[in-house]
Amino acid sequence: MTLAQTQNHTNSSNPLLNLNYENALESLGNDYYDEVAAEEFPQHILRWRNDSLLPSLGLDPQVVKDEDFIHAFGKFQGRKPFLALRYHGYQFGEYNSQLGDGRGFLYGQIRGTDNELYDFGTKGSGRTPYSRGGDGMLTLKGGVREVLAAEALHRLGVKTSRCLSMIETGLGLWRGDEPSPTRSSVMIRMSKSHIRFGTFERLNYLKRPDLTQKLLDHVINEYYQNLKYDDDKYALFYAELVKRVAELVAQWMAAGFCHAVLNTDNMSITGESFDYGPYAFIPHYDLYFTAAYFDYYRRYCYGQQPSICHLNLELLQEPLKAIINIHDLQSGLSKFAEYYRQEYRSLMLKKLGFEDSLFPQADDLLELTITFLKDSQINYHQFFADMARTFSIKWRDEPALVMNGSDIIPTVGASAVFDNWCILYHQILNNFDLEEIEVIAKTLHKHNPQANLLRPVIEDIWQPIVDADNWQPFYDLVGQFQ
Ligand SMILES: Nc1ncnc2c1ncn2[C@@H]1O[C@H](COP(=O)(O)OP(=O)(O)OP(=O)(O)O)[C@@H](O)[C@H]1O
Ligand SMILES: [Mg+2]
Repeated sequence: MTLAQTQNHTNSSNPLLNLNYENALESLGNDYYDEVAAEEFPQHILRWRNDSLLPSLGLDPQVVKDEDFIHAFGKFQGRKPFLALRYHGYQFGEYNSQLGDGRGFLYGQIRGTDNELYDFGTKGSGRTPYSRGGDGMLTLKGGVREVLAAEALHRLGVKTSRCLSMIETGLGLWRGDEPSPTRSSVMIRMSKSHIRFGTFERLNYLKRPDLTQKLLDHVINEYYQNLKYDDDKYALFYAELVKRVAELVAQWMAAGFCHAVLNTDNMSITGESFDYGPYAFIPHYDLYFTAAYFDYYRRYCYGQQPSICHLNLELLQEPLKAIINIHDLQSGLSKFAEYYRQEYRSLMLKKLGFEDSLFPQADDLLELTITFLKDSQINYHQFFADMARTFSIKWRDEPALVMNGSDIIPTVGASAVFDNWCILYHQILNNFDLEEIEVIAKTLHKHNPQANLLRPVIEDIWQPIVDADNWQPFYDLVGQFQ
């Protein structure tokens, strides 16, 4: 594109700017945010546009040009106000009252074709009153990692925010955990809401039950719409949030995902997963696997995620107590473990091929699978991917044929547990008819993608970007999750 074309590009012809933006959060008043300006970047190279999301906004990907993304989501022309949202949070157990959007803002809110309200939020768009010592920026690798995590988790059935675009912005950033200077990016994240547990914690800290009430009403009206006319809506809201969060953690656990920074400012009030910083997928089943190098005490390790989310829900009771009866809050939280157990069981059985988990040996199979994964330390993702890839009706003939053709089973060696697992799986299959076996094959493929996002896989797509600005491996990998 020439410079003249750039200047001629008018906002009115940009479908991304012509969306019907709503001001739901802005209309709550300026106790909840600060109006901020976006950084002016030296360069704008569109590296990622998530065309799969556009139809859900009522947009045809064919009519949205790359320049439209750049003007709206890189140059930030044609829209305002931009709102840096205020929040606090418990970070690694310590209350922090100095938080808020330090490198992002709420760009706008859009009603999707499903009639739900969605946020467009930025990450890496410059300094705000909450940046503290930070530069307000996002590294290019950080952007690449967040795009990948969101798409992979979405593919794995996790309720997650998605990235709508990522634009390289031409700055050199200094970071302790990347060779520096390192390249920069700005991302647009589409999510159910950027209201966090910490948004409520701040209002409690300020002793403003009136603002808590107003925000809670807004949350229920927009994100718990089925409850808004119920006399008991506040108690029911918390009970529903507990359910959503318990199910979300179960989704992470089944996906083999370790979020790494489960501070209360990274917990969405809608129960959706977001903020993919130092996350990692587990290489093998290990409850102590810890993703963030700075998590010295393994506070947010893989196996701690359910109890940490339970704790975060308990901490949220403090601000909610201003509105909701403590007995209702306690009763809501008491169901967490059961919701978690049910969802985890159901998701793992789906990974094992069974949409319907009512068959008699289901719990034995689940238990034996976990024992095998733990004892063998086999690649967690590859195991399920190989199940899907090698599945055959012949597995009904004899146990020795189960997982025949898998690349990784021979490398872990024969074991009594694996032999027992094959025998059990073979027996179970013999209780299903041909039609049901076809459903099992489909279920295995649906829940177990062939690609995974282990750290070496991410490094393998990052290196060509560093060495030769070659983005093809990145696009190929994201494509496998879409
Ligand atoms: N480079 C930075 N400059 C300024 N503030 C930052 C920077 N990195 C993080 N912060 C702020 O530090 C806090 C904790 O960061 P955290 O990594 O959890 O969130 P984030 O990744 O920046 O954003 P989000 O939670 O919206 O995904 C947030 O308030 C964030 O805005
Ligand atoms: Mg965060």
